[in-house]
Amino acid sequence: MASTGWDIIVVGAGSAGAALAARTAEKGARVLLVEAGPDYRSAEMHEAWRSPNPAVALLDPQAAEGLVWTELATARTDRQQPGLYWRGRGAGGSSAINGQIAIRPPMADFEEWGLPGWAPDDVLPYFAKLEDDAQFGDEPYHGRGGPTPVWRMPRADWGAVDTALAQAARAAGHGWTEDVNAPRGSGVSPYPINSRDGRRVSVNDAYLERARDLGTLTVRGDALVDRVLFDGDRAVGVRLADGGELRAGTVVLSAGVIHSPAILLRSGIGPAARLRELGIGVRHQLPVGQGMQDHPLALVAIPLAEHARRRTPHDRHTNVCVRWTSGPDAPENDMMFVGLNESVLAMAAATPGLPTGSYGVWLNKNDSRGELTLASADPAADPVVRQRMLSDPRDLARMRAGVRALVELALRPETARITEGSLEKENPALFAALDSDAALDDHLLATVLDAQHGTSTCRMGASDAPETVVDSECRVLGVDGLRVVDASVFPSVPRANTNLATIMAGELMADRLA
Ligand SMILES: Cc1cc2nc3c(=O)[nH]c(=O)nc-3n(C[C@H](O)[C@H](O)[C@H](O)COP(=O)(O)OP(=O)(O)OC[C@H]3O[C@@H](n4cnc5c(N)ncnc54)[C@H](O)[C@@H]3O)c2cc1C
Repeated sequence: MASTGWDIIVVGAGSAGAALAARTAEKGARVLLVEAGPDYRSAEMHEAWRSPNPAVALLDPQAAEGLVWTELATARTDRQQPGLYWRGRGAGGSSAINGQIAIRPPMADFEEWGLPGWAPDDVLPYFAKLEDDAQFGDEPYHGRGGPTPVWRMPRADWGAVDTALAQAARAAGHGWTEDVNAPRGSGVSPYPINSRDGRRVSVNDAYLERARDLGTLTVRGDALVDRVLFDGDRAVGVRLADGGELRAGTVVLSAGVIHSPAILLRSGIGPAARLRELGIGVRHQLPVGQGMQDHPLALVAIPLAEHARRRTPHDRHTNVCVRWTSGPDAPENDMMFVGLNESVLAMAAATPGLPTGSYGVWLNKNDSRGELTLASADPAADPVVRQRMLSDPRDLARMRAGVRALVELALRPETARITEGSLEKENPALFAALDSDAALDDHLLATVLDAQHGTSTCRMGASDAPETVVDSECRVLGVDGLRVVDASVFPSVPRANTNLATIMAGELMADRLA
């Protein structure tokens, strides 16, 4: 049965979709937010998700039930078998299950995108609008009173790994930056956190909760969108997996890096040959699903001395990062070191409770790109994802140098103070490969992880560029009334964890839509 009466249908209640839906509803548009996972009020969130340590809930099957896409797998490199790729489901999307790290990309990312309406002067007001920054809110490029609280852990409360990483990196010559979210923030910094009183604030809490009483916003959970409905070349609504149809003047896909492209593909928008193989009629040929990026991540495990171990399961997993540049010819801030008081960043491989922390290094800037295709036209089947990380030799070379620099930090006296036992014994395969480029490449290709920062499967760009799926207004090329607004439109992965940039995109596009 067809339902009508909305101006905008937003598909996906995650970081971008919740911000976009709430803000457009505030401006008076009648908005229907359709979410595959459960809808729930802030007060109903399982308490485990409020923990400062995301592993507490992610590894608790009861808390995670329904809120994670459990069948979704990606192959990180062509050498690896597919493994679970974490994505959030339900009100709040991935913001409800993520690590609560609230870091902005440096403005160089937006300069490099070179897109009209996305220059630093365009995006900065929205980064400011989305936040309530406890420390730096009065700076002109920051904000106070916005929906997302941002703060930094006082140094006295850092974990032992945080302190050791900061000291080791400082001793190795990296500068100190109190505010990594300043427009050109670089160096050793406290990792900003989005929580209030130590409790997670997702976009469900920050945006949807207060917009639910407006009368203009309807949230419909447990509604899996199959495809977009068209009248000629104009999008007029969506069809649900159960056959229901919902109609509106504008359709916005905010289903995230994996599922926005999947919906486009099922709607006949994508690489024509592959669509035909699946029996899907081709509406418009576009490079949907091509170009995926994430941050390839390598870890060095650190066996922790008794005094350096976490005190409670809720200890924050990370409080420090080091954004740095790998060399004079490298792109600025192309690298990131992170410290983990407990080895949980690679959530899929997390082993909570072990007396082990880690240092990690990831490539903030990548040349490698992956691809996503449909396994079938069935909306319940997750796509096939090959991330192809480190497939570009330039990435492999920088990762090799990065992991060697990471091991040097781990061998410094500042780290030795928190270490008990042999680093080499804790990381035998890595140490065996360290001295040979070929062996290290093999090791990295076999073991590299992602940082759960997927982007760029529906790339935004110039209308005549071959890689473009949406223009700088987030409109899908070749059709009317259909936009994509989420992390999938980023032309490349930003030089930071991706949540704040994605919320920013929702805020910015709300002003352009309503
Ligand atoms: C485990 C984890 C840890 C992370 N940690 C951090 C961190 O600490 N800091 C940081 O900055 N970033 C982090 N990230 C990344 C960040 O959270 C994401 O980049 C961001 O939330 C993506 O927002 P989005 O709007 O693109 O998609 P999402 O927030 O994933 O939202 C997409 C929504 O669409 C829904 N959906 C999908 N398909 C359909 C369909 N067919 N029909 C209806 N609805 C659908 C999904 O259920 C989901 O709710 C993490 C991510 C994960 C998964």
